[in-house]
Amino acid sequence: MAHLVKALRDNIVPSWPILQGLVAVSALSGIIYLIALNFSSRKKLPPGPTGLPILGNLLQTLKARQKGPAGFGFYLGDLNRFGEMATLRMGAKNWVMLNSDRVIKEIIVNRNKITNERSFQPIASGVVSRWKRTLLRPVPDWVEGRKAMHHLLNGTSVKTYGTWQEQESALLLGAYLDDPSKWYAHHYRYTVAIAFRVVLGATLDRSTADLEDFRRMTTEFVIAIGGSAYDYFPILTKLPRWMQVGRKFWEDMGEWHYQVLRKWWVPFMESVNNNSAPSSWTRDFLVNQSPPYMGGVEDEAMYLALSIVSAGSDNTRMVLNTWVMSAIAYPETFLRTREAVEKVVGKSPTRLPDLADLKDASYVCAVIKELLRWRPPVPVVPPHLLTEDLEFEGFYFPAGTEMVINPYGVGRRGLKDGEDFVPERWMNSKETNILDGIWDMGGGRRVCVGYVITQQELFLAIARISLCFDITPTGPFDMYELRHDVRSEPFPVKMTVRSKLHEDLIRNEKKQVVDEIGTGW
Ligand code: HEM
Repeated sequence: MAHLVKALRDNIVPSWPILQGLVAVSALSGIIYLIALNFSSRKKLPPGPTGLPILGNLLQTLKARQKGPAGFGFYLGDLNRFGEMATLRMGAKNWVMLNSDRVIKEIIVNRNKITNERSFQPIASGVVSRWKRTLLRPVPDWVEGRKAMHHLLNGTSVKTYGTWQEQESALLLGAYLDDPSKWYAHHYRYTVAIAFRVVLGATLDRSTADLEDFRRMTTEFVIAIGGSAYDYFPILTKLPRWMQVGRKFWEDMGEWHYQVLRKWWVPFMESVNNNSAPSSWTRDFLVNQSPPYMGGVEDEAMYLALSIVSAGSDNTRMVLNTWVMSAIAYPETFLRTREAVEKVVGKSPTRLPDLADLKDASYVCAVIKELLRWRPPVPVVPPHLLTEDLEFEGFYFPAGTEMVINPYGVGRRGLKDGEDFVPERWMNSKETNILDGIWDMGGGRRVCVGYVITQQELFLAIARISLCFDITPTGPFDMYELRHDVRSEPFPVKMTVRSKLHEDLIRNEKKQVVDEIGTGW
């Protein structure tokens, strides 16, 4: 098994969980009664694709998931043919895929009291996350952390973070200048540096190897969500341990994640204990508050703080890489983005765009929304579990049904040109509202806490890079092959600074930042 875990770490192998699921599921006939359960409820649920006995649509969905934006995106978008809602029978669970803005508002937002619970996932939430990752926690364990996060990411503090984001984006441009071939790695350092500073108050001082481990941990966690047969048939976890085929794989993963988190957390706690840690939400609120967060259990604070860093860095990094793909696939759109920025800062710029320009350069905001629509970084929002029976528009959803926001479905609904990258479709005076018409960041009480930060950091990176650099492909590429899980360059791109003027501007800005914060990257 160890070599399989290593194989996964070295070169993420998404098919392994499926194989493991097949073995476990085919070994167990005792779950037949679940089929009857599903068939009886299915009659009252919205229609959906035909599935297999026992497994329902599980295999076809997981197979599609392996295929990335081309396969999974198409599969999820195609669910629109069943209407605004489509049912997928995922083993013992029923997923109702929400394919339109309207039904998401009705079910997830307007009925949030009964749709904010999480599905029981003994592997992704339990074994891999020790029941402590906020994203998947059941409501009783989740509420305290959610309240705490509001202190971190409320309106006033987000303004402070804007200054840090401007500083880090100047360092990002500097890294583009110094080592353009590592553009994708710079994206990740940029997004982690921001989340790290927001959460732990310090500038990022981690090695490339540490960053790589952290990124892999996040990627593995994302794969674990909905990646294990046990999460679709939780009853299997009641079997004797020796019968739980493949469980060790997830246990090893959970243990490794814990070790990665400790490696990031221990130096922070040492700095708290020797009074050298700068003021931060984690130091002042999670660790030193009275009464202490979660009774002072250190792992609670560690998982909450570093879950925010993990959630806050990986999705935004993926969006930045997707933007680079859009720049080479749609060069004329890239140039329009640059024009929108130059309208604000001038063609011979004397300054970089900053957050005060967000409204004036609102085309960049439309680009961000289109990126989220075109290639949702979270193709399936973790299911929101219904806690009471619900009758809605002629359908009957029993408690326990899982309501799933389908960003691909919403983003392609009713569009003939849904596969094209067209930011103009968002220029409707609401383009600066990142949540309007976009459901990538979920909704209701579980909505992503980091959406303002997300918009700000994407705005700064996109506006500044498009102003200062040309982006050209250096080989063949496929606009569906984003390869978010690889360590090397995901697709062949050359970044070239546009002129000496742009280079001087960047060097100047970078120097100012380094003088201000005493460090750079
Ligand atoms: C493109 C960027 C991002 C995407 C697509 C994204 C997506 C999501 C989604 C889908 C959820 C679950 C929502 C639901 O269940 O309805 C979520 C939750 C969360 N996000 Fe984000 N996110 C992004 C950026 C960020 C950033 C920048 C941060 C923090 C700095 C962040 C922190 C979190 C946290 C902590 C949660 C869990 C909230 C909770 O447990 O209540 N995310 N995000």
